[in-house]
Amino acid sequence: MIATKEQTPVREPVPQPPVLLVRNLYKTFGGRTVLAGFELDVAAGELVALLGANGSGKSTALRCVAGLVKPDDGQIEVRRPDGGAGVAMVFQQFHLVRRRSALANVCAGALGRLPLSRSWGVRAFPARLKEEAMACLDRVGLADRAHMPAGRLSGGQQQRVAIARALCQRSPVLLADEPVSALDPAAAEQVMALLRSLAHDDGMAVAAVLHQPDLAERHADRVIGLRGGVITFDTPADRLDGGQVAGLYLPDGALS
Ligand SMILES: Nc1ncnc2c1ncn2[C@@H]1O[C@H](COP(=O)(O)OP(=O)(O)OP(=O)(O)O)[C@@H](O)[C@H]1O
Repeated sequence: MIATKEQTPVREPVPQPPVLLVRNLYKTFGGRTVLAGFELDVAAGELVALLGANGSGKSTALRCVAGLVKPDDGQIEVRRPDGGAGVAMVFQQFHLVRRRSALANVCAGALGRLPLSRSWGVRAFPARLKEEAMACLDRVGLADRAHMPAGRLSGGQQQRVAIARALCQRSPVLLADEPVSALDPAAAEQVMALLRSLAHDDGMAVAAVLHQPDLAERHADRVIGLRGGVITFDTPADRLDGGQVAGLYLPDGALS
């Protein structure tokens, strides 16, 4: 039987199981608690933004997830379909090798998969890897800049090369630590739209630390607020409460 319009049930999107699961993360530096019970789930196809004042623990949280900082306690799990490990990360300052071509920088994303002895001049990379790196550059709209030294590209382009390098790691999880803080508003929009598209169109699980609540509200699916290492809210972006956001940035003592 062909269903009429009236009979067709309205379907809510089926919730996806998380690809990244972070539970009860604790971290102290020199006796100072920086993370206290931090939790983060990110599903395939989801962009989660992390907001919080300077020093609230946002970078430490992402760096723990990326394996760059060892947490004192907690669980971090990446559920990859292929059973592999590792997450990809991009940073405010891009961390590209400026005199190397965009293509060589992107190929470097695969270094973890290559024999350690391999030098990373672009000619030393296997042809198949260079093809993959070109596809990653194409995905971020920069295939035509492949052979330019990374340092000659604009800030927005450099961040997109860094994202292409992250894609070349083949991780289902992309972490971005203040990816647009060094960019002008137009470039910031472009990078945020790219991160959202990598989640929505390519099915990646993306988590981004941001200092601009408006960008979080417009681009993210979910927004998490962090204050003094503690999560104060975790809400769908379309239900973000201005008062809650403002509370993240009030000085200590102003809340009591
Ligand atoms: N390696 C470290 N050693 C000692 N203290 C650290 C270290 N890394 C971070 N901290 C401290 O932990 C606190 C949280 O830092 P973190 O960088 O995670 O905050 P953040 O929310 O990302 O801030 P910002 O917005 O300024 O980047 C800060 O007080 C910082 O000085």
